[in-house]
Amino acid sequence: MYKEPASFKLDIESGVIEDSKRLVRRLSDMKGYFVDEEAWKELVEKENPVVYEVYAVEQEEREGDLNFATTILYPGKVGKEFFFTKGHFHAKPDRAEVYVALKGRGGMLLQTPEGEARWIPMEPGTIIYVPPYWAHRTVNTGREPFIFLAIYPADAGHDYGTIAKKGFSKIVIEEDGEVKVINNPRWKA
Ligand SMILES: O=C(CO)[C@@H](O)[C@H](O)[C@H](O)COP(=O)(O)O
Ligand SMILES: [Fe+2]
Repeated sequence: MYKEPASFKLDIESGVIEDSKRLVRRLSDMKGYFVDEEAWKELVEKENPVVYEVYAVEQEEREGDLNFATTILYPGKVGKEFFFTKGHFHAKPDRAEVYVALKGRGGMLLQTPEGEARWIPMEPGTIIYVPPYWAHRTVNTGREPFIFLAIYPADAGHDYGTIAKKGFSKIVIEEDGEVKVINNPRWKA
């Protein structure tokens, strides 16, 4: 009736959690996500890099229980746009989440269902509270892997559909050697 308490080993340098479930997202898995589709196609054909890896420890989808996962988001760009995670609402949209940045540099785009966006920079030690109802995507704005831990309700689930179709209302680019958060030219409210 009681679950057995458990501990896990996180390698802070690599972001890998031992005995977890590994998921790999390559650039080819992200068709339609980046603004510059020509640059996306070229890079997919050239090297199809791994954009991010996730190491997750997940329970059955039950209210009250918790999952956690590290993400290793690699440095890179498609055109001017920095590499990012797909981004999602939770399938149960009122489920919140906590992110803890461990290594590298980046940030989080958050967005309401109405398309109002926020950008929060992240560096090692940054803790982000993702409130209920906000979609979230992380972006690597640095030159080394950006690694963070996320803790989320076991019954949160993922709803990728809306973001896959519409994206975020803001994008994060490098221009004149600077990180800029600008309006997404393809955004339709
Ligand atoms: O927010 C969560 C879980 O709710 C993170 O563990 C992400 O799942 C991970 O950073 C990959 O990003 P996505 O591909 O899921 O957007
Ligand atoms: Fe999430």
